[in-house]
Amino acid sequence: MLSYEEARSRILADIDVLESEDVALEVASGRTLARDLVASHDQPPFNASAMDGYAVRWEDLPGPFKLVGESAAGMAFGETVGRAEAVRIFTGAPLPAGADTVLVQEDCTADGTDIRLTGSGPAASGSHIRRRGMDFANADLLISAGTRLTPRHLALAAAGGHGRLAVNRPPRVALIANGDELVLPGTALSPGQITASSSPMIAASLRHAGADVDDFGIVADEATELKTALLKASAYDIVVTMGGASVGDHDHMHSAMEAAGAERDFWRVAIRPGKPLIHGRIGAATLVGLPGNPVSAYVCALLFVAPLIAAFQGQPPGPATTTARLREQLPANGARRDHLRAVVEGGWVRPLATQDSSQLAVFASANALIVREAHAPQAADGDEVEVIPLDSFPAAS
Ligand SMILES: Nc1nc2c(c(=O)[nH]1)N[C@H]1C(S)=C(S)[C@@H](COP(=O)(O)OP(=O)(O)OC[C@H]3O[C@@H](n4cnc5c(N)ncnc54)[C@H](O)[C@@H]3O)O[C@H]1N2
Ligand code: MOO
Repeated sequence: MLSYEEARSRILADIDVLESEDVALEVASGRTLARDLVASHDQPPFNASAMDGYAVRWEDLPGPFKLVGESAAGMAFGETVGRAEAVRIFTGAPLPAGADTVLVQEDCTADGTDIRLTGSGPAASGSHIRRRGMDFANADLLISAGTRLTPRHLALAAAGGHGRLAVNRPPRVALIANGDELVLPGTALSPGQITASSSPMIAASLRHAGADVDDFGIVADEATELKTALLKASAYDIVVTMGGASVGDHDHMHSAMEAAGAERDFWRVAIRPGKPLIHGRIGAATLVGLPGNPVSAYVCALLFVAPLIAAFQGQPPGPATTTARLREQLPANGARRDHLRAVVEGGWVRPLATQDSSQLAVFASANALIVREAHAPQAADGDEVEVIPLDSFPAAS
């Protein structure tokens, strides 16, 4: 059976970053910048007041001053401030010519046009002024290509003069749930039926990871239906199936994949949960067959599909890991890399008592996976272990 590392490197081999597209800032959060972004002007674009108060010449301090006009944000004072003159100024307003210092209004007393400094006054020439270009200068590199954009990057790009950004196209994922026993969430169950609970979880997870997901819904365990769905899905960048990955008599996934012309690269990885994982190609698409058990499907999506989506975007693959200290001892591990549902709190991690890969209540109460490498020796209470925080899906943000 393939090791975790070998499976990952085979899934991530030869993945090219997708072509770029231009999008409006409003929809660019979470996307990956395709090209370096440079500023198209200085920021701030002019010397501006950082406070509400009075613009004066430092050399005229301590005053008194004569009020000669006003500079408000968006409406500058058009003349030059002369000897012992003051201009009423507001936060963000352009500093008038001649002035070099702002007095904070709480430090001043105004009587008509007579302005007097009654408080402690500015510490130095230039006080309370945001210099032109203080944030960044024209032509400065604002954001490097390959950055996964956060809402803060959007503000920076906007301030730098950009309304649209070149980002890498997200991979399109076709998601197929397979099984005769499955019904859509919200449907009353007939005998023998089970809700396709993995669908909303995997679709949301892959969207968080940056993909554009089309949920094909449930496809019955029937050769022609499955083949037709797979052929339609092969026009996507990634095809993700759920269920039928194992060896049951009613698992038609493997034969349907073959009938649809898929080439299987590997089947089964030495991990727990998620052993029956399938990887291959169908048409130009990367094909990943997730196991049916929901926790197994999630763990495989986290370890293999989210990294694949990251690679299509030019992002580091993840998942991000950290360490925590064990609250209890763990036995030596067998030949499969294990991922134990666990709760991390204050730097300590406690594996949950139940590790069955079908149990969603216990899974939802976990916030981390403890990673146990294949053949890891027994771990003692207090030992440091590798942990994948679950809510870090996607890894690279
Ligand atoms: N003889 C063996 N039996 C099994 C093996 C094995 O190696 N030999 N592997 C076990 C492991 S490990 C897993 S994981 C499961 C995975 O099997 P399949 O991928 O074939 O999944 P199914 O049989 O279709 O379903 C398993 C289980 O999960 C439920 N399911 C399926 N799809 C969904 C969905 N979209 N949402 C929620 N639940 C789903 C399904 O009803 C079954 O209960 O096989 C073991 N067996
Ligand atoms: O690997 Mo299965 O995915 O153990 O439940």
